[in-house]
Formats: sequence, C-alpha cells, structure tokens
Amino acid sequence: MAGLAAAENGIPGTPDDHYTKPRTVRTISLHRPSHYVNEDPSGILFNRHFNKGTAFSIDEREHLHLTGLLPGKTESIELQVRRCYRQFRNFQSPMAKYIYLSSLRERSDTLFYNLVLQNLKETLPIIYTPTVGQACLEFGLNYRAAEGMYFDRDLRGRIREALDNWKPNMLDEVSIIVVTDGSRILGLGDLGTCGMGIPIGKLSLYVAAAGFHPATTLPVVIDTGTNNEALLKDDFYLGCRHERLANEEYYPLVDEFLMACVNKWPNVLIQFEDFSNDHAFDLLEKYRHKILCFNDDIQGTGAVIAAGFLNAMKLCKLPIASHRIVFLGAGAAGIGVADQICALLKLKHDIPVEQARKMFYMVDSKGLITATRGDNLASFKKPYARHDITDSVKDLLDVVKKVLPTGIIGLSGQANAFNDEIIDQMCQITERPIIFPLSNPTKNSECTAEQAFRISQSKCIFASGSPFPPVTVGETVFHPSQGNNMYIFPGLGFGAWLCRSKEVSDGMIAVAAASLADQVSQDELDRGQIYPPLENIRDISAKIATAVIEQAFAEGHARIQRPKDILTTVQKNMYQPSYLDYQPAVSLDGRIRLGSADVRDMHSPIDEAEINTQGNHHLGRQRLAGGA
Ligand SMILES: NC(=O)C1=CN([C@@H]2O[C@H](COP(=O)(O)OP(=O)(O)OC[C@H]3O[C@@H](n4cnc5c(N)ncnc54)[C@H](OP(=O)(O)O)[C@@H]3O)[C@@H](O)[C@H]2O)C=CC1
Ligand SMILES: CC(=O)C(=O)O
Ligand SMILES: [Mg+2]
Repeated sequence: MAGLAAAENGIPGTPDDHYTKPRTVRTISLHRPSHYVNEDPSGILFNRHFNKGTAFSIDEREHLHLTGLLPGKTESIELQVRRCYRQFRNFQSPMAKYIYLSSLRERSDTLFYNLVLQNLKETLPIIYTPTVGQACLEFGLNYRAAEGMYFDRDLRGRIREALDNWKPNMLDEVSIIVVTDGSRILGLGDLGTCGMGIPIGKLSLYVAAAGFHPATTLPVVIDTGTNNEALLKDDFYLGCRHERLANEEYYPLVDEFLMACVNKWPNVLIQFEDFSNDHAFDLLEKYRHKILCFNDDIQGTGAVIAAGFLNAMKLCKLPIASHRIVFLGAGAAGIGVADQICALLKLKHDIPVEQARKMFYMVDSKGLITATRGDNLASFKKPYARHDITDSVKDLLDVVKKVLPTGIIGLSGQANAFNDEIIDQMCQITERPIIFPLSNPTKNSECTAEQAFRISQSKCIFASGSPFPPVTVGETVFHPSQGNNMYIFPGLGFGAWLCRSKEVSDGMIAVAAASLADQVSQDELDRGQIYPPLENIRDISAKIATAVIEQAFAEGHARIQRPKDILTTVQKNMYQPSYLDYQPAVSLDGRIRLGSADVRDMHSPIDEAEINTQGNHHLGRQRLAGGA
C-alpha cells in the first residue's frame, strides 16, 4: 500500500514531469491500482484490464485489499488458461462457446487473449466468422452487458458530448474505432444494431493479431434504423424502430460522428465495416484523405485477395495476361478486390491498371456487367463494364461458358452459386482453376471446399472467406486456405496508427498486400497454400505493419520520427497479454521505465504522447495526465 502510494506520488515522474522528461513514462498501471485501493478496493476484480483473479499473489491481495475475496491458492496464468480451455471445450455449440468467450473477455482480457492466441484455430471461428454471424443474428436475444457505443439521430448535436462518456477504464484514450451502420453484415444483409457483433469481433482481432491495447479499442454502431422487417417486429431488437434514414439525415449523422471522434481523439484510426455499398464508397471517398480511416470490406478485402490471387497465379503457371477472372458480386468487396489486384499487378509487375482491368468480368444480380446493358450502372461498377461483349448474359454458367475464365471469385453472399456444374466447367477450361468462394459466413459461401477439391480432383486453387475443415481426396489431405481480410486489417491498421499516418493511402494498402503475398514460402505454395499459416498472425501483422510504415514515410504521411529499426519498434509496441505486476513501487519502477524512446510524435498535441516502446500494458498517456 505504502509502496503503491509512493509510486503514485512521484517516481518515476508525475504528469508534469512527463512533459519535461519524455523518456520516463507513467502508465495506467501506476494509477489504477491505487485508485482501487483508495476508492473501491474490490473493484479491480471486476475490471477486465486489471483483473488477475486467482493469479493475484498474496502480497498483491494485501496491497490491493483483496484478502479474503479469493480462494487461498495463487495460480499461474498457465493454469488459469488451461482451466478456461477446458471450460471452452465443454460447451457444445459454437454459440455457447461464443457466449463463454465474451464473458471471459468481460472478466479478464489478459486471460481471454492468452486463450485466443494459444488456440487460434479453435477460437477464431468462434469470435469471428462464421459464429460471429450467428451472434449478430441473435444479438438482441443474447444481449448481456453494455459494450461499445451507439449513436442515433436523437443524439444529433450531442455526439461529441456523448463520447466523453466513454471511460470504461477511466482512461480517456482510444486508438482504434471499428464502426458499422449494420446495413450489410457479412452476407446476412441488414441487421441494424445487431451488427455490433462485427466491430466487437474485428477489434478482438486487432488486439490478438496486431497488438492494439484492448483498453483503447472502441466498437461503434451508428444506428441509422433498419429495413429488416423481422427485426422491427422483434421484441428483443435493441435498435431504433424506424426504417433506414434517408441520405439527408444519414450523412449528417455519420459526419458528426466522425468529426466528434477526431476532435476527441486526434490520433484515432477509424475502420468502416459492413456499410452497404450505397454509402460505403461515398464515405470512403469523402474521408480517405481527410482522416486516418479505411474501409475494410473494400480495401482490406481487396489487399488480402490480391495477395492470394498473386500467389494463385504462380501456381497456375499461366502468363499473367492470359488470365480471365469472373467475379460473382460487384459490390464493395468485389470492386475492392478487382481494384487491389490491379494495384498489386502494377506494383509487382508494372502492368498498367487499364490493361489489368481487362482481365475481369463482373457479374452482379442482373448478370454480366457490360457497357451496353442499359441500366443505370453505379459509378463504382463503370470502370469494369465490358465494352467487348454486347449480348446480355445473366446466368453464371452461361458467363463461364462464354468467357472461359481461369478463375472465379465469389463476393455475392449467394450460397451454392458455384454449383457442381460450374466447377466442372472450370476444370474443362483450365488445368488449375482458381476458385475463391469468399462470401461469409459459411452458410453463404458460394461453394464448399469439399465440393471444389472433389470435383476438380484436387487441381483447384482454393480460398474461402470462412474456414473449411481439411478435405481428403484419395490419400491426400488438403488444408483449404482462408481468404479473409483478417490477414491484412490488423497489420495495416496498426502500422498506420503507430506511425501516426495522416491517412491510409493506396500505396500503403498495396505494400500491405505485397508483404502478405511475399510471406508465403515456396514450400507452402507447393502444398497449394496461398496464405501464410494463421498461427503466425502476429509475425505476419508485424511485417505488414512494417511495410506500411516504410511506405507512410516514403509518401510523407508518417508523423513520428523515423525509428532506426521499424520492425523492432512495431514488435515492441505490440500488446502482450500478460498480467501487470502490482508490487510496490520499486518493482514497478523497474518494469515500466522506457528503454529507448525511438518512436516519438513530432507535433503537438501528440508530441507529448509516448508511443510505448515496451508494448505490453502501457498506453499513450497524454489524456491520463489531463493534457491536451
Ligand atoms: N472474405 C472476406 O474477407 C470478405 C468477404 N465478404 C463477403 O462478400 C459478400 C459481399 O459483400 P459486399 O461486396 O460488401 O456486399 P455488396 O452488397 O456490396 O455486394 C454484393 C454483390 O453481390 C451481387 N449479388 C447479389 N445477389 C446476386 C445474385 N443472385 N447473383 C449475382 N450477384 C448477386 C450484388 O449485385 P447488385 O450490385 O446488382 O446488387 C452486388 O454486386 C458478403 O457475403 C461478405 O461476407 C466481404 C468482405 C470481406
Ligand atoms: C470478412 C468481412 O469483413 C465480411 O465478410 O464482411
Ligand atoms: Mg466486413
């Protein structure tokens, strides 16, 4: 107790001191335990960022006034994780597992992220696609605890004020926001406020895969209504009960939200997620050069699939110019992917964008997109309208027969659209067809991995949006690749945020894609893998973040001093889920001192902030100090 008080009172560095001696850093770990000691002794047991549960040592229990509140045995985190894993395994259904993991995250993010990172293969399909889709569908029914923030038209004019309520940790700092309006959740359509599961899930990946600190993440739903009749009639639906706002009300609400966020947290990265394409492209265009933001469905997906496609082309062994690719789905993701493939071919092979575009044949709900189709084409589709085909082709099989593609990419949300006949047709056209059914969740996938490998006699080069189990054909077991934006957005976002980039530029996205593509070894390629193993996601993200930061410097967007070794700096700044040590000041002092402040912001007000170079539990702290 005395030790904690001493730490609180001055060593090493009071808030004032911080500004004059920027290389000493104070962290929340010094502030918060004493807060609990002084004001709410047992509160630390209920704070997800600080709770250690049975891992509190006897000394800590004394210091923190927890004596008697826990069973006598002090446990290691390893044992705690083993128990959690057993509990996790005991739940039978994916939804029960999802609810269990959500409650674990509410109890202790350290335990949650240890469990997730040690068991990625089992936990990712629960916290992310496909189970997160079901969690969204059941969001109202399963709602348990407040998480994230909601903004609706009744808050117009007061959003900035409402943001001040976001102090889940008494820490007034947010580094990353994932925001949706719930209008296109995975391939499940308009789920209104139930879409909150997606920002929560994506942010869990930002922490697990890239190392954002969980206490600085904020999931948001802008509740602009829903046109989902079933939800509007559902007693448990938690959103506003009105149809979706017309643009006159919609845009001012979203604009106010974005401006309020940037005003409150000038360094924040904002990721747009699952906005329907009538707003997604416009919002991105309006804000991409003004604030640090990107749209994951358009740009993140684009980069991931471009990387996988580049590797798939290596396996096909066809000249690049001979590829013809049919897209089923010409929405946010379809167009985003086509754009990023063009960008990557330019970067890696110097192929002009206009030439690369000619590879693509886009099919939407009305059929093949041609310049003469006669409908009012959305502006984002126009660059891909075919000028060389004038007849109307509606059916996908007919498109395949006409175009004779070397690959088909599904981003339509239409389950089973790649039926046996279509896959068979692809196999007659080319030796190794590229088959990417990328729609999520699993039940919306355009085909299954089993179908694709069976019908193509394992010749296809396959990637799906949601994970499929291994497929055995004859004696051989194939491990289907997962082409999901989760490979890119954590590293892209972390790199952009860490170097305090002014924007997420096209160049930064292209190098992120190139970095991902380059991380697949020849051995993995030979086994048909077009993405690196997901188990290495932290290393993958660190390398992507490094490439992104290099590019941000090259383009003049970065606003920190250039670190000597960018990869090391990235790695040092990644949150590691380990417990804080709540010992008296002497040991705290040793643990928190900043080794070398090689990442420093160069302008006010950020220039007062430490970007921590020890990673782990330390947060940017200018707000803590009551600063700017
Ligand atoms: N693997 C991954 O990482 C990602 C996967 N996705 C998945 O991609 C899917 C689409 O997402 P997104 O692009 O944002 O959605 P959009 O609504 O923007 O686009 C959907 C597209 O599919 C077309 N479409 C709908 N029904 C049919 C049909 N019956 N036949 C042919 N085309 C059809 C639409 O046509 P029209 O334009 O005429 O309406 C539209 O072009 C979702 O399932 C989503 O989960 C998305 C992002 C990332
Ligand atoms: C993965 C993703 O972002 C989507 O399906 O929308
Ligand atoms: Mg999405």
